[in-house]
Amino acid sequence: MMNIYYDENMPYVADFFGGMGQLFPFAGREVDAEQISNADVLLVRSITQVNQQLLARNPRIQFVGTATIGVDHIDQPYLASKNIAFSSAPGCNAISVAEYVISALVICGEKYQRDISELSVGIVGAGNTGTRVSEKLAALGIEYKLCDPLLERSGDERQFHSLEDVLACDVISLHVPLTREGEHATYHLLDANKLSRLKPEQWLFTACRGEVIDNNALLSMKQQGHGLTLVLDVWEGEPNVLQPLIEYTDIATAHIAGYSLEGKARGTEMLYQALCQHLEIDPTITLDKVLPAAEVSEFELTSDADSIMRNKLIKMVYDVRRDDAIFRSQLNEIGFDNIRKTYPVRREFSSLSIKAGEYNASQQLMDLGFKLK
Ligand SMILES: NC(=O)c1ccc[n+]([C@@H]2O[C@H](COP(=O)([O-])OP(=O)(O)OC[C@H]3O[C@@H](n4cnc5c(N)ncnc54)[C@H](O)[C@@H]3O)[C@@H](O)[C@H]2O)c1
Ligand SMILES: O=C(O)[C@H](O)[C@H](O)COP(=O)(O)O
Repeated sequence: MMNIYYDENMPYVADFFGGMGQLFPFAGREVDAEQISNADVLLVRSITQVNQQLLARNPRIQFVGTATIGVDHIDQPYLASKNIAFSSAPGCNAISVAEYVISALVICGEKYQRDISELSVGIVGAGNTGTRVSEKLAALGIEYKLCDPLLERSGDERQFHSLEDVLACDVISLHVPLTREGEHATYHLLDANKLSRLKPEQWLFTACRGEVIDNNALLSMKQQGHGLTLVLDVWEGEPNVLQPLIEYTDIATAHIAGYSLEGKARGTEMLYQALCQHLEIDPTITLDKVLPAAEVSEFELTSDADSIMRNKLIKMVYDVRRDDAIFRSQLNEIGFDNIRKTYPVRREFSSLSIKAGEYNASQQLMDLGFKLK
């Protein structure tokens, strides 16, 4: 029987992996080489550094999986050198990240009384999350520009723009991985110099990795009175946040943009499928058998769905102000990791079916991800 060690914050592990071996949960930030020395399979989240040091005492490990999109916590060359199979969960929580961005856009639009359909959005990084954001922006009729030199070079046929052009949009949304080497390294992509070129009326959103923005440079710019609107889900040096920066943000959250229940559960499901493939067995469990119905799963229109109704529906499923309030009130009480650990259930737009009857539900709602009944 295999020993499967998994991060305690990974949902539905018993449902997916229960039949494949003995299950042992661990705390992602505290786990050490001794604790996992007899693991055959190791399933982690982004807070566990998987490297030679962690695996040093384990002679039998054959599979490492991370239920995340980001892989900057994994020493992949080391795993390859030891012939240890590896899988991440590309795209698992991309819809969740996109819905975070859309909710934040609606909230900032209401706060500053801006018609969001008149804004331009610059998306830096046009992979899974950036693409999902662009699809939802297109549904809202919002103009967007993509910057992704790597995809552009690889022959992706979408229209791409320079970083400079994209950073000049009304709203900037960052969706790059954290990389520290190479021509397109993203560590401090927004450094003091690039930040200083932003205009006070721009909005800057980030839900990728904290280190992509130089947080100290951002803080000193805000302390000097720069008006930039800030939506920060990720922070340099998590779980230690540069606390003075929080008061300058419009929305601040604890790295939960990808934390819809569907997003987290998809991560577990993708690792289950990858392990099945590694073991050459057929997967038998699917997400639809595991996910519960949403608390509110149906909404009946009693008038045509206009933009006011659309915004109400977006906020009904996910209002990012809830997570902002939790962050501001709980950070010093329970800490960054515990906010994430105790994250309340959040569902994706697709969990809500709109019953339109004689009214016009509009294609826009469907394109945003809601279901039409
Ligand atoms: N906050 C959260 O909860 C959350 C959730 C999911 C992902 N993430 C983070 O977001 C990152 C992006 O996720 P994804 O699913 O879109 O990843 P992805 O790999 O699908 O896409 C990232 C894209 O960024 C591009 N890129 C790399 N360097 C670039 C640069 N210098 N300039 C412009 N583009 C560049 C790549 O070519 C790629 O297309 C992940 O690596 C992860 O770190 C955070
Ligand atoms: O990379 C990702 O997929 C996201 O950042 C994800 O939300 C990380 O979540 P964690 O593993 O830290 O719980």
